Amino acid sequence: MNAATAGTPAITVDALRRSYGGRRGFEAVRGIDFRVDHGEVLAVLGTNGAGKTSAMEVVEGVAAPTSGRVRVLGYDPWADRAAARPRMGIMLQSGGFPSDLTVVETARMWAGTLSEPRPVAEGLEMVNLQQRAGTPVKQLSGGERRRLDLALSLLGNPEVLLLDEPTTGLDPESRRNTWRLISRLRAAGTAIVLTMHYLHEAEELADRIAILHCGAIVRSGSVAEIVAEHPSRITFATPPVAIPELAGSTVHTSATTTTVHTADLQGTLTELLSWAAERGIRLESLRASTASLESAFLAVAGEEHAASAHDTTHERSLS
Ligand SMILES: Nc1ncnc2c1ncn2[C@@H]1O[C@H](COP(=O)(O)OP(=O)(O)OP(=O)(O)O)[C@@H](O)[C@H]1O
Repeated sequence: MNAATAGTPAITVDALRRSYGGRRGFEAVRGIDFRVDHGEVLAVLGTNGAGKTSAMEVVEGVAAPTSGRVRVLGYDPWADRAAARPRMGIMLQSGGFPSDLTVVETARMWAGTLSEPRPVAEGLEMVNLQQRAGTPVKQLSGGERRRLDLALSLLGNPEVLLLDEPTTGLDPESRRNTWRLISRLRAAGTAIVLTMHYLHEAEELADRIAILHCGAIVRSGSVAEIVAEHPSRITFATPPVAIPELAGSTVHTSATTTTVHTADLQGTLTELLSWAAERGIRLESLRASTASLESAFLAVAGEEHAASAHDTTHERSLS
């Protein structure tokens, strides 16, 4: 961070829209807003085709927005690419560098395009590839290539780091090393945006999460904030008698399973179990679970699905 950037957000995205095939074409990004501060990690999650890549390409400066405003370190990454790009590190899903070169040759070639690169050896060490420096890139495993991609994105000492699925294909140890590296970079003030599919990883790494669905951000905030918006769940095999009203809960009953959603798991469970005990009813296959990022994500991803399933389940709002 330098004096000019201190106190300003590293990335701001306001009302970003992106369409393919002109304004009347397909709108992949439908008016999204987010900001990332220095020393902060934002994870962008989404279903396949949600618009993550389409949005990130605008932040990277490789595509123009159809409308809206994006600033990276105060610059328009598309119009002021020459100013913004040297201070950004970008790791795409596939690096696409010539594979006849060795690891160290590739890193040197990349460093040669940068104005103030960190030493190549240091970059390779950051991702534990120093032992593979003399190996031709084409002989690297998929995970090693991924780590080389990451090393290249770090060679320019970026203030803003954009990583597209950085741990895909990595073994558990390399994955943990990458997590530690991301944490160190964050602590050093780097603003980091991760796009990813692994929810567990997003929970581990990100300060904030944005869930993208059909081109819009449908949930955002810390994991705790996102989870708090989602109810806990109780399920059991549907008993032969009607379920009573449970305060503040929603009950879905199918022929086989009853599902109760509630914001007060303990209160609702107590009420339900007292009701069952008084009548001598045994609730078979009883399960209670608090909301998690995964259930919040699945709820978003499954909303359309759930809407169409309403025909086959009986829903009662019992608040
Ligand atoms: N060049 C293109 N022309 C037309 N439509 C496109 C183009 N690129 C992407 N799309 C469409 O835009 C939507 C968003 O795609 P995008 O690649 O941004 O999603 P994503 O969230 O990155 O998906 P994934 O997780 O599968 O990588 C999809 O419906 C996709 O088919």
